[in-house]
Amino acid sequence: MSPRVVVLGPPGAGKTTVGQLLAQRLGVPFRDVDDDIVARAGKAISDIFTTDGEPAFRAMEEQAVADALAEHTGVLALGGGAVLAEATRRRLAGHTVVFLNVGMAEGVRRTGLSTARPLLAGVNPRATFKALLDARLPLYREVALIEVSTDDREPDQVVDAVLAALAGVAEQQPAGQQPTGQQPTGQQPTGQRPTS
Ligand SMILES: Nc1ncnc2c1ncn2[C@@H]1O[C@H](COP(=O)(O)OP(=O)(O)O)[C@@H](O)[C@H]1O
Ligand SMILES: O=C(O)C1=C[C@@H](OP(=O)(O)O)[C@@H](O)[C@H](O)C1
Ligand SMILES: [Mg+2]
Repeated sequence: MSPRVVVLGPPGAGKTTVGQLLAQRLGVPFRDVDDDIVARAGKAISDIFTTDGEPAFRAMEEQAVADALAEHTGVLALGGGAVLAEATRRRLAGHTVVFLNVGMAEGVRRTGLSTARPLLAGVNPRATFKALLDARLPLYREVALIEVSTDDREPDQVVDAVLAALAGVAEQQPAGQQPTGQQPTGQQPTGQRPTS
């Protein structure tokens, strides 16, 4: 079994928000790996970072992503840093991966009021966000089938853009390799595809 769609991208891109809406529109369950980690650890992500450290969080995250990829058949949202693990990027090959992108200004605006993201809690969130984008954009693009910009779209409009982009990819693929089906798609990464 395989998730229908895996959603990834930087913090504030709307993975959790849009992932839920996308699941509703597709009529499938939604799962967020961050929630799995919190449930397993029995504490908030910010507490995991503080008491156990980022490497321990990343190890939990890699295992939680592997389990969710094996178990979940609906829409699966990953945390923004999940792609840092090479093993996770390998596991994502063949899945229908949607990269929700957000620029620095809008990403900082969307995450600014929350204390839930320990990586962005420092003195200069703009610089931190910029460094995070520089390091991760190539990784998101390496594993994604489609890339959708969220900066100037409401969550519902992002869902529309995702569904349109997936339909466009499906048209280009032979029957049996549909990107919103349950089978791996064998797709090319977004680096070779137009963005929406
Ligand atoms: N397209 C959007 N336009 C405006 N606000 C958004 C959009 N997507 C998400 N948000 C808001 O940004 C914040 C972070 O969204 P969230 O779904 O938690 O992002 P992620 O899971 O990617 O970190 C939330 O307050 C959410 O309501
Ligand atoms: O970007 C990151 O490294 C992180 C993003 C968070 O998830 P969201 O991307 O859903 O905010 C969460 O997994 C953790 O705080 C680490
Ligand atoms: Mg999230």
